[in-house]
Amino acid sequence: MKIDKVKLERLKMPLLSPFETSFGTETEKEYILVSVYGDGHVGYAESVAMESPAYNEETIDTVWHVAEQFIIPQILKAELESPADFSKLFSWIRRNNMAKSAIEGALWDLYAKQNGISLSKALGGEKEEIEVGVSIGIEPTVEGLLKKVEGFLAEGYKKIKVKIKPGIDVDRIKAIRETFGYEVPLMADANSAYTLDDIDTLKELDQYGLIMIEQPLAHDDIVDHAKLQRELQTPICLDESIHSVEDARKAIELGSCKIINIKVGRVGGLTEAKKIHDLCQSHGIPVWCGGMLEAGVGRAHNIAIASLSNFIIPGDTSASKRYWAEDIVEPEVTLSKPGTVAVPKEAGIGYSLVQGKVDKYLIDAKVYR
Ligand SMILES: O=C(O)CCC(=O)C1=CC=C[C@@H](O)[C@@H]1C(=O)O
Ligand SMILES: [Mg+2]
Repeated sequence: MKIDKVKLERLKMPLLSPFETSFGTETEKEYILVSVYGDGHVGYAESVAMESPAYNEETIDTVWHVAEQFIIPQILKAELESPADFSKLFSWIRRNNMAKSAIEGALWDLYAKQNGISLSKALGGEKEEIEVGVSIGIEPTVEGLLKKVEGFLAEGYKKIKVKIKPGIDVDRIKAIRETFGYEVPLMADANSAYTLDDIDTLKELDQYGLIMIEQPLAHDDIVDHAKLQRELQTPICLDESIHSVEDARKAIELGSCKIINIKVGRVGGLTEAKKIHDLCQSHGIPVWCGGMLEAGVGRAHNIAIASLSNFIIPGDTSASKRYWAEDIVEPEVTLSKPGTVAVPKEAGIGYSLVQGKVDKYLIDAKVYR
């Protein structure tokens, strides 16, 4: 694969409604759209880093910097056999996984387009459709939360994920169970808001039959999570703590979790995501695809990776209209039937960019040759 040109574009899109987690509130989303050009095709990817280093240590600016200074110059000189070689080429760069993933993802889309196959197929995906869930932020009121849950259940979403933090946890879960019953596939995501001192609260959640609790303890911990998992019936799912297949191996060996949330950006790209998927599969650990409030291109990548067979649990791969009044891709990501998204069969990501919409939200751009 010979790359002729790389383009970075910074976009800012308003979210339909604010999204609050234990670490902050988002009202709009800024992200970098990457385009790589080669052999008459263009591959696209979206960086999922946020404006501030609150979810992880990266930001939009660090992604731009690392891509511009270190990754793009080397990519323009390299001859890659396949995007699977990318991680070896850039193993000298420590971490900066979201920066690596943004470029690597665009190379995967380009590779799939050059070979006339879907990104799903290029990655070894088997499913023609994926079941999807939805993530709900910390709503200002219980009534507001219940209203949102009701709406998403009506759309058929197959998993409801609710953000929690100390003081806004058991009451919310209890209210959902009392209103909608125990049949609803329900989980909580704490984004590292608790410590082992909160074990009584976390144990209280056991009675509500959650399918999992996501990242209850520190973002860089796997030891205390193992202690906690021994005390809880509810499976622990790790998100922030897993950056690589090696992290996943250690967490599985320690018993720190029973489920892993794979976010392509967090783990440095699709190749590493697939390795984690395969490792988990061989250990009987189900995985699901997390989200980072992606717009269409990032969503398309998530759909492709979620088509692999061990993505057993519905991911946060909801439809475009979950977050956006309008998306920058055509067609928008929609539910093909309730709670289900069809995996595109067209070459590459299977969604096209709508140039007018990219231009509408564009705040910066640069081309590298
Ligand atoms: O729908 C999505 O894209 C998932 C949203 C979501 O839950 C998250 C997005 C970004 C950072 C976190 O708050 C979080 C998560 O931890 O999974
Ligand atoms: Mg999470």
